[in-house]
Amino acid sequence: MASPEGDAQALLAFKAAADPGDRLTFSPTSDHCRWPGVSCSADGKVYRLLLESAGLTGTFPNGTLGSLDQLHFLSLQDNALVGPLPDDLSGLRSLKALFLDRNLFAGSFPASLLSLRGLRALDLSHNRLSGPIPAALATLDGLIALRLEGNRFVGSLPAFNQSSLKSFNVSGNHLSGAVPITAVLASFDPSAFADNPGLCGALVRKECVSSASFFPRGGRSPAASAAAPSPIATQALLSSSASRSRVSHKSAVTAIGFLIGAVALVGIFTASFVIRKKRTKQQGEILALEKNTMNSATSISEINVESYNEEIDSMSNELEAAAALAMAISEERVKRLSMNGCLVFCAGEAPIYNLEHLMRASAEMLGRGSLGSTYKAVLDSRMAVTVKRLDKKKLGSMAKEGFERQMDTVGRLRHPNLVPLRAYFRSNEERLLVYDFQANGSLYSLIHGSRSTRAKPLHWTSCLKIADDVVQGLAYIHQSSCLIHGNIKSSNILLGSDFEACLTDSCLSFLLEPSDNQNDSGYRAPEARNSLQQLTPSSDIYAFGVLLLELLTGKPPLQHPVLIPPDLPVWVRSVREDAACDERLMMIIDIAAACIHSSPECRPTTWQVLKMIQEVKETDTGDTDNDSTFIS
Ligand SMILES: Nc1ncnc2c1ncn2[C@@H]1O[C@H](COP(=O)(O)OP(=O)(O)OP(=O)(O)O)[C@@H](O)[C@H]1O
Repeated sequence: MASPEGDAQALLAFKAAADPGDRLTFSPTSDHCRWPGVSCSADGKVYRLLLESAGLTGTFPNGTLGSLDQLHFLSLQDNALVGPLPDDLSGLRSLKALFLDRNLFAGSFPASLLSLRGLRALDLSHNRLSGPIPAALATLDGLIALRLEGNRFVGSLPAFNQSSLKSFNVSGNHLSGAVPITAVLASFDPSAFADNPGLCGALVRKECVSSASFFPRGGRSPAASAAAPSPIATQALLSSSASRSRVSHKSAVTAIGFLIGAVALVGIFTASFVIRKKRTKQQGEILALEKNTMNSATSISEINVESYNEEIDSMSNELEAAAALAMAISEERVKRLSMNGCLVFCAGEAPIYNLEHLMRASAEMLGRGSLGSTYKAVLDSRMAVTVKRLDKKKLGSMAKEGFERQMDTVGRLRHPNLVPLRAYFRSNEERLLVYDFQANGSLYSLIHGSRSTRAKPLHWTSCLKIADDVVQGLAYIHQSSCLIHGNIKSSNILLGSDFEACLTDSCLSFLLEPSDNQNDSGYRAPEARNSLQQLTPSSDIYAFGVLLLELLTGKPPLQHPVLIPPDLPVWVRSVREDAACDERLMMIIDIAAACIHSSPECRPTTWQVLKMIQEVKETDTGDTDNDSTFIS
């Protein structure tokens, strides 16, 4: 075992290679345990090394940190380190969490990592790593988080099936072939595999095309078998799913629901819809049913999140710290932050937690957006909140100057169809926004689903209910506060506890540089595509019109054809595949057409849209059975 002096030498060797800019103040004459980012155990051995966003621009070669045998946590996240990763990491035998993401590392996956059987969290995302993802990675039992997205990995995806795995992403690589069908991989959203043009199979909703066919014409090709789970694969999936110790009976039932396939699901959905409909016509229930039945994979992952939280509870402090590290904010930084800023609760609400509680919460990344990363954080009190960590590099000058003033205004917004901003934090190095966590997920996942089961658009009455909710929230923003939402899209509409649609990320566009034109999602009004200064209530209405079409067709905006208004109903009805022409459906299409007018002056105002939607709701076609004929 290396001595404490050996650890100091290792740190100095690392600094010599990684820090040509001399940013790290590691002085050989002082105690290495007091060097910035270094934490030691009582015997002077390095226990934790957190050098995130430290301006490191050199390399991470062999003969540096690999000898730190008591190192539990290593984070070099968000630097500009180049070159290959060292291949002597097997010496890090105590390592639990390794975060090397957002650097410029190249070369292949370091094989020496595969011997670290205690590893719980590995994040190599957003580098330039290439070559295959080693199959042995799938044998690292106990791995909780594996993030490899945004690299150049090639070849096939190993059959990950560790029941411990709760956070997983290989998107944005060059992987190819069928995604193996395992219970664990099936529990992740397809976005975890996205942007790998060569990947195919049921889990990514893309049929595998095989050049060589071993089956006669008309029979099922091996590739087709990969795309649709075979009875054997299904059986295996079910039994392995059932064996996942912490997954409840409820989740097994949900998993079975997922596996019986789209056709059966539609049948079940139709039957249960009709039964339910006899009981009540409550739109919230219809939505709940749509979500629970059609979007079963989301339910699985939600249940996994619950079991993850239970697991986290029962784990050692080390693992809780690893989860906190997933929020990429180190303890040292928490201390620094607490000294430099405080958490401000909005709308005069009493503080019920503080920054330290928030930073120590077990965290799970929900996604990365235009302003930064968003996390679900579960506090010690079991309360779940959503924390948006703003990325300094993406913020414009207003984010620096008018931040508090603007956030106070936004934080005062309270409406049943808005996700409330509960608190915000600002210091020189961090800006955080805290919202209520919405456990029923986003409209994006409701519409586009997590599985091939979401093959058809939502029932149009659900579309109407959602549109009504969204426009009510929007009217409140536009009227009472003279603000604009600025980023209406399906991932920014979340489903509340009664499946009411709630707008989130309201009024945050001021945080971006006015010239930011990165948003090419299809929701941005033509006049605002090159300058955020052109965002107005009318550009919100444009985005709302695009959203209406997304709701009605189930197609993401970038797949909407450019059509003149008379052709819109033809397209919508062709996509919906419902031959019947309900007057109210046509009225909704008309509203969408008016909202997406290229000229802002010709679009209806928010109040007009609100009124039109009410009119649709009040229109009585006299066709009482109509709803069930439109079930999708
Ligand atoms: N309060 C919340 N509760 C539950 N999920 C949320 C909450 N806020 C955001 N999400 C989800 O987290 C994910 C990431 O959100 P984020 O806002 O960072 O990115 P985005 O919505 O994709 O893009 P943008 O930054 O442009 O809004 C999205 O899928 C979003 O639906």
